[in-house]
Amino acid sequence: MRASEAAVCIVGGGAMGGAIARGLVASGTCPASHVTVCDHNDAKLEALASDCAVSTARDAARALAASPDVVVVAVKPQVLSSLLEEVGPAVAGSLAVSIAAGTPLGSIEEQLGEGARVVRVMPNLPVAVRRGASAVARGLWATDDDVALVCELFGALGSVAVMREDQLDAEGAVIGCAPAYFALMVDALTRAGVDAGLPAAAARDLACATMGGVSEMLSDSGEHPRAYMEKVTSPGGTTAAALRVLEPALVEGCYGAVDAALERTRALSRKG
Ligand SMILES: NC(=O)C1=CN([C@@H]2O[C@H](COP(=O)(O)OP(=O)(O)OC[C@H]3O[C@@H](n4cnc5c(N)ncnc54)[C@H](O)[C@@H]3O)[C@@H](O)[C@H]2O)C=CC1
Ligand SMILES: O=C(O)[C@@H]1CCC=N1
Repeated sequence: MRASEAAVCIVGGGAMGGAIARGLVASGTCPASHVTVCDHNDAKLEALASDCAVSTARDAARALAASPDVVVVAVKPQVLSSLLEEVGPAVAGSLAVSIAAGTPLGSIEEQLGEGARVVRVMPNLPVAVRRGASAVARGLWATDDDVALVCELFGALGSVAVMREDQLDAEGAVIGCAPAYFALMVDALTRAGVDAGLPAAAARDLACATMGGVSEMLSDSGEHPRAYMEKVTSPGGTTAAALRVLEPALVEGCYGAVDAALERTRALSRKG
């Protein structure tokens, strides 16, 4: 089945579920009439209906009674199990796509029952503007066609890579969380800029523009980041002085951040 033909139900219309719905419709991958978003929160549903004309429902059980081809489960990991307890039988006939951090395929399959087709995806927030990055891991009973469909859906929202489930957890700790890491960098640079005498709005806008430009140059050229850094770093210049201070703190910070995110992923997984 092609993504354009699939009836997609997204359970949870929050930050990620909403971003996926908006991205799928804006990219023309799914007609709005094929997408339903369920959430208890009326304000989120109203915003989604007005932004991208998807159907909305307060009651997931009712929306799932229509037997959608794909159910994207986009609720917090802490409520996934109770949601599946409630609507599991209705999901079991569809291709279930879980984006929950740390909830293993095995525990979802166990709840849905033998033969349930489940795929785990770890996307990130820029799927909302179709410049996201998603890792995909296949469940025991998911077919090649299921994985191809999920790759088409999330490929319309940015880059996609298929990997093993244990790699997906690492990808989540690095790439799933990275939009927050990068936003923190913009915020930190803005604050340092203000401290150095720049207007806050200008510092923020210029930092954002630069982040976008660096991303485009690195992606287009495939150049190693360190080779790129050399082009900015004159011998005895200002960047060299800055990097001497920033590099050790940032490198240690990144290792520590990813370790902490992985530890939390494991804790969520044990709770599931
Ligand atoms: N926020 C992010 O950047 C990323 C989040 N994720 C995963 O996505 C999932 C959702 O996270 P967020 O969107 O950040 O959370 P969120 O809190 O923004 O959205 C979750 C939504 O689910 C709704 N909900 C809860 N129970 C429900 C039910 N029984 N029926 C219908 N709707 C229900 C809530 O009202 C809420 O709007 C999590 O499992 C998280 O691990 C994965 C990658 C990135
Ligand atoms: O913080 C979280 O739990 C989610 C998972 C990956 C990014 N955000």
